Order: sequence, then structure tokens, then C-alpha cells
Amino acid sequence: MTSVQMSALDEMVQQFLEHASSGDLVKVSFLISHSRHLLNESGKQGWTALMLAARNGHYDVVKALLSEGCNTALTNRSGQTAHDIAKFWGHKHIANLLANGGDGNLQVILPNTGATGHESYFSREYLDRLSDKRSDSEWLSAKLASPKTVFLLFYNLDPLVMSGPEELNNSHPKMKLCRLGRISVDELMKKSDTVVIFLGVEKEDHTLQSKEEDGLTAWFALNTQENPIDSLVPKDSNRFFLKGAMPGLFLFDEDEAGVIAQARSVLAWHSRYSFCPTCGGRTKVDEGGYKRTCLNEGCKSLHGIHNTSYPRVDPVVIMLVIHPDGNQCLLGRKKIFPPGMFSCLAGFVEPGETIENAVRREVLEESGVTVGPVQYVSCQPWPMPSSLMIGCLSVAVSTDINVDKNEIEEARWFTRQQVLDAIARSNQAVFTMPPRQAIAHYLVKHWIGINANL
Ligand SMILES: NC(=O)C1=CN([C@@H]2O[C@H](COP(=O)(O)OP(=O)(O)OC[C@H]3O[C@@H](n4cnc5c(N)ncnc54)[C@H](O)[C@@H]3O)[C@@H](O)[C@H]2O)C=CC1
Ligand SMILES: [Mg+2]
Ligand SMILES: [Mg+2]
Ligand SMILES: [Mg+2]
Ligand SMILES: [Zn+2]
Repeated sequence: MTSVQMSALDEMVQQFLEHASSGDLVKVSFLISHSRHLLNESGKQGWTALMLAARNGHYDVVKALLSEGCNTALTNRSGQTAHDIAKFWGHKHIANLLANGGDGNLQVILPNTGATGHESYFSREYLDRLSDKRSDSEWLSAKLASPKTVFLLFYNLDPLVMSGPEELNNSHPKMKLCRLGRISVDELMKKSDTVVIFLGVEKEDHTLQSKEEDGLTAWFALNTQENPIDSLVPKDSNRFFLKGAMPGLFLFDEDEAGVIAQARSVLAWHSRYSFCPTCGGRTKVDEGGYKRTCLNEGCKSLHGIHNTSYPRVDPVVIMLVIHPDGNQCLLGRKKIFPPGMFSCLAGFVEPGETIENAVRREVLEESGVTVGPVQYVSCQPWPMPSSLMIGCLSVAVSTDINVDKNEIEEARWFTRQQVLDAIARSNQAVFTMPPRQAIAHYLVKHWIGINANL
């Protein structure tokens, strides 16, 4: 090698080390992609790029160097590894990343155990779904005729309710579902456009009464296209259809919220899928309302398993993104949110996508922030119309925000103190939280709980 070539190489090493030291991820990545041998090169006093990035707290550069497979065991002339250096200079997340070979943030910022067992609003299973009875038409007919059976009525997906005696949040009356008997819905059951679905049986009611009667109290839900209030018997002026999903559906107790989540999602599916999605033919309702079977004998949907024949559930990821410093979180607001409210970012999982990748993609699309580790926390059925909100915590590896204005009006990093102020609704609060019934509210509180121990 000539001295000219030597000096060109030295210069490249020098530049590479400088970019690592100043945290220029783009240039570091570019140089590695052209000259991988640079990864473990050292400069003055035996300092490598990894050590320099660790010294100056450049998390994303350290992460990139690790992912390229750089040697973490190298020491400088003082005998320090990059891990020793990060620890010494107080860069806790980088020290942890180096100690754990790439996923260190999980230990520092996220709790050791992911799933919390938290019960979200809309998630309580008040009824036993008894899915094996859905295909037992004799049993279903007996239950539909029984005076003990409970019928819930929906008109265009709005539930029939009565105002409860208690007040919620001082502004909204608490709602109760009207539990109708067979006689009240007799006329409606005869109408061809009324959809009836079997919800399940009351759980605590399993005592066998006689050989003919199993003693189970069954619940069904009906949806009608025309306002049936005048045909209900007996007349009761306290009953009304609760219009719109928000905030109406948040006003029930936890038992009824769970029943509504199940009933409304299945009824919404029927109202949107009256015809066969495969051939456009007419369908009939089967399996207690949990299947629509195509009436066209030649239809492909009659052979094999077809998800078009069953009620759909759309998975949505909803995530609280934590800043690499562990003390801020990323929240965004859509135009339709009430003024001042910020919430977790969320988005539909796409076909062929993992939960983790959906979290990373949606956060990047909506805010421009890159996410590293992702951890599942808790989930929530969301019957508007039929999503499953999959709640995650995740850790950002970049911090610049670049909002996609089509989806989000604004996104910001909020400090722990700002979040605490918002939860406490203090005068200092710079934003308002989503309501307690939304999983976003829980995710934020969950993070605050974790951080309190840091
Ligand atoms: N429980 C909670 O705390 C929160 C719940 N949400 C819910 O999460 C859901 C998804 O959040 P977004 O930000 O709207 O998702 P998103 O960020 O994926 O954007 C929504 C857009 O994606 C498209 N899209 C893709 N797949 C879709 C599907 N299966 N159904 C409908 N649209 C689909 C549509 O163009 C839609 O406008 C919404 O239904 C929203 O109500 C959102 C925030 C908080
Ligand atoms: Mg999106
Ligand atoms: Mg979104
Ligand atoms: Mg999306
Ligand atoms: Zn068909």
C-alpha cells in the first residue's frame, strides 16, 4: 500500500469517527455501507466509533453500529469498553443497550412483564357466549320463546336505554340498557329486516331446574332499520334510543359496556354485509347470528373457511411512544378531537403485518418518529364498529417530529410533569387526556406508573 493510499484510508477513518462522535447517523450509515471495515477502527487513544457515540449520548448511532455487528468488547487505551464509557457519562439507556446487545431499552424504560391483566371498558365478559349452542336451532328456538329470555333492542345500532339515577362526571346521566321480554319484541321479530343475534347466557345462573329446562337465562340482541319505539309494549316514556356512539356508549357500567361491545359489533357487521362479499348473492343468517351463509349454490364461500361469512374484527395498534430519555411521551391529536385533547397514536394493522411492525409503521407515517422496542400491554374491544385496540408501549430511537397532516393535526413530546398535570386536570395542564374509558388513557397512566419507579 502506498503512503497516498494509507493517508486516504486514515482520512476516511478520521471522518467516520468524527461523524460517530457528533451523532451524524446518516453519514455514519453511509460510510459503513461503503466500507464495513470502518466499524471497528479506532483513532486517538484507541477510541472506536461505538465508544465516541456512547460518550456523547448518541443512542441512534450506537444502535446502528450494534445492528451492523460492531465489536462491543474492544477497549480504549484506558481499558474502557463502550459500555463502561456510557455508564461513566450517565447515558443509562445506551449503557443498557450495550449491556443487552441491542434491546436494552426494554429493561430500562419498559416494565419486565408486558401484559398487565388490566380490564378495559368494553372488555368485561358479563355473559357466557356458549358458542356451541349457536348451531343448536332447537335450543335457540326454545330460548327465543322463553319468557325468561332477555332482549336488547337497537335501532340503526343505537341501543334502547333508560337514564339511570346516578350522575357520571357531573354532566352525563348514567345509562342502563332496557332488558325487554319476549312479548315486547314479538312484532319486531316477525319483520324480515330485523336481525336477531344470540349473545350468551347469564353466568351465575347455571342451576339445572328440570330435564326440559336448563335454567339458563339467554340474552339476544335485535337491530331494526325503522324506529320501533311506538310498537313496543307496554309503552314507557322513559325509554329512548341513545343516539351516536360517543360519548353515549361510555355511559354504561362495566357489565353492560361488555355486552354492548359484543352486540353492537356483530349487528354492525350484519348492517354492512347484507349481501355475500364473494359473489354479491343473497345470504341467510345462521349460527345464532354469527354467520351469513350465501344462498347462491355455486358460491366459493360455501367451500372451505371463508372469513367473509363471519363477523369481522379489525386489529388496531395503539401505542404510547416513549422518548429515548425515558421521561417524555409522544401524543398526537386528530382534527376531530375535542379542543386541547391529545391521545396515543393509533392505526389499523395491515395484512401480513406483525403488531410490532404495525406500531413502527404507523408511528413513522403519522409523526416521522422511528420506534425501536415494542411491548404489548393490554387490549380493548372497540365497537365503533368492530376493532380490537392492541395497546403497546414502545421506545423511540429518533425524536424529530414530522407530522402527516392528513392523519394528525399535531404531535408533541410531553414531559412526565405535563402528563401528570393533565391527569390531575390541574390549572397548569397544557393538554387534556382522552376519557378514562379509552385504552389511550390507561396506556398513559401505565407509563406514568412505570416511570415513578425510575
Ligand atoms: N380506544 C382508544 O383509545 C382510541 C381508539 N382509536 C380508534 O382506532 C381506530 C384506528 O385509528 P386511526 O388513527 O383512524 O387508523 P389509521 O391511522 O390506520 O388511519 C385510518 C385510515 O386508515 C384506512 N384504513 C385502513 N384499514 C382500515 C380498516 N380496517 N377500517 C377502516 N379504515 C381503515 C382508512 O383510510 C382510514 O381513514 C379508529 O377506529 C379510532 O376510533 C383511536 C385512538 C384512540
Ligand atoms: Mg395512520
Ligand atoms: Mg392513526
Ligand atoms: Mg393506517
Ligand atoms: Zn356468495
